[in-house]
Amino acid sequence: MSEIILSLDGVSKTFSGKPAVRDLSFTVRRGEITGFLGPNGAGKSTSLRMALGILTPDAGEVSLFGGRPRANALERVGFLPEERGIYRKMKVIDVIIFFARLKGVTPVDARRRGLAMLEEFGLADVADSKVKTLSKGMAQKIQIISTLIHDPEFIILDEPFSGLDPVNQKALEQIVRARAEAGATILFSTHVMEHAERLCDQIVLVAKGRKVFDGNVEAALAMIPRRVILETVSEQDLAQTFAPLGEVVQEAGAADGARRWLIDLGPGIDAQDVLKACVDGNIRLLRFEPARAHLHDAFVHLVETSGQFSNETLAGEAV
Ligand SMILES: Nc1ncnc2c1ncn2[C@@H]1O[C@H](COP(=O)(O)OP(=O)(O)OP(=O)(O)O)[C@@H](O)[C@H]1O
Repeated sequence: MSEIILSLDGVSKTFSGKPAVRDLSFTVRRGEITGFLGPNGAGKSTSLRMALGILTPDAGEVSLFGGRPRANALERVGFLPEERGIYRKMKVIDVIIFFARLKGVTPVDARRRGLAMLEEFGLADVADSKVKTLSKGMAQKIQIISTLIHDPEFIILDEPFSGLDPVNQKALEQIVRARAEAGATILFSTHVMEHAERLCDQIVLVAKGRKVFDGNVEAALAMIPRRVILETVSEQDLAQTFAPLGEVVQEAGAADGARRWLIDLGPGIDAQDVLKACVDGNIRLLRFEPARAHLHDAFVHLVETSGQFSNETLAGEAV
C-alpha cells in the first residue's frame, strides 16, 4: 500500500450553528488521483480548506504528509481555490513568476517554467498581456499554471473544470493525467461526474457534509442496479413475465406493434437471465441492450439512497 499523503479523520465543521461537514473521514494515497464529489453545498470546499489548514475543524484530525498542515507542508502543495482571482493589472508572465517565487522557485527558473507552461496551455502569445485583457477561461488557466508552477508533489484543485469550455476541460484532463503519470498526487473536487469517471483512481462522494461513498469508480458503478433495455414484437403486457428479474418499467418510444421495457436487474440477476426468459417465453425481440452504467447514475443513486435529497434537488444539481 502506498503512503498516505492526506487523511481526514472524523472531521466536522459548523458555520453559525449550521453543519457544513459532518464526521468526515477519508485518505489520499501517494500517486493516486482522487475525485472529491458532491452536489452544491455538500461541503467540498470547506473540507479542502480544512485539509490545508486554512480552516480549523471543530472536531476530528487532519494529517498532511504525516503531520498537521503547517506552512512547510504547504510548500509541497499546489492549491487552486474555488474563488478565482489574480492581479488584474499585472502581466500574465509576472503573475506566474510571482506565485512561483512565493513557492521558492528562483526568478530564472520561474520565467523559464512559466513560458513553457504558457506554451503547453496554448497561451504563449499572451505572456506579456495584462491579466485584465484575458477571457474568464484564459484567466483560469493562468491560475492553474500558477498552482502547478513549482511542480508540487500534491495538487489540490477545487472545481478546476468549472468555467472552462469543453476543449479546455479536455486539455485540463490531459494535464492532470500527465502530472499523475509524472508522480504527483491529485485531489480535485467536482460535481461533474464525467471528469471523475475518466480520471480517478478513487472517488469520495459527499452529500450534506457526510460521506456517502468512498472507493473506486468500479465499486461505485457496482452499487447501482444494472439495467436491460428490451423491445418486444408484441403488444402483450410482459410486466408479470419480467417481474421476477427485477424492477420493470414500460417506456414509450417503441415502434407500432412493439413495446419497450426497462428492467433494473434484481440482486444476482444478470442480462443472460433476461435473455433466457425471452427465449423460454418465446418472446420475439426487436432490441436487447444491457445498458452501460455511468458514474452520474451511481452518484444520483448513492445520494438518493443516503436519504438526504429529493429527486428534484438532484435533477438540478448533478452534471
Ligand atoms: N465561511 C463560511 N461561512 C458560513 N457558511 C459557510 C462558509 N463556507 C461554507 N459555508 C456553508 O457550508 C456549506 C458547505 O459549503 P461548501 O462551499 O463547502 O460546499 P461545496 O460542496 O464546495 O459547494 P459548491 O459545489 O457549491 O462549491 C454551505 O451551506 C455553505 O453555505
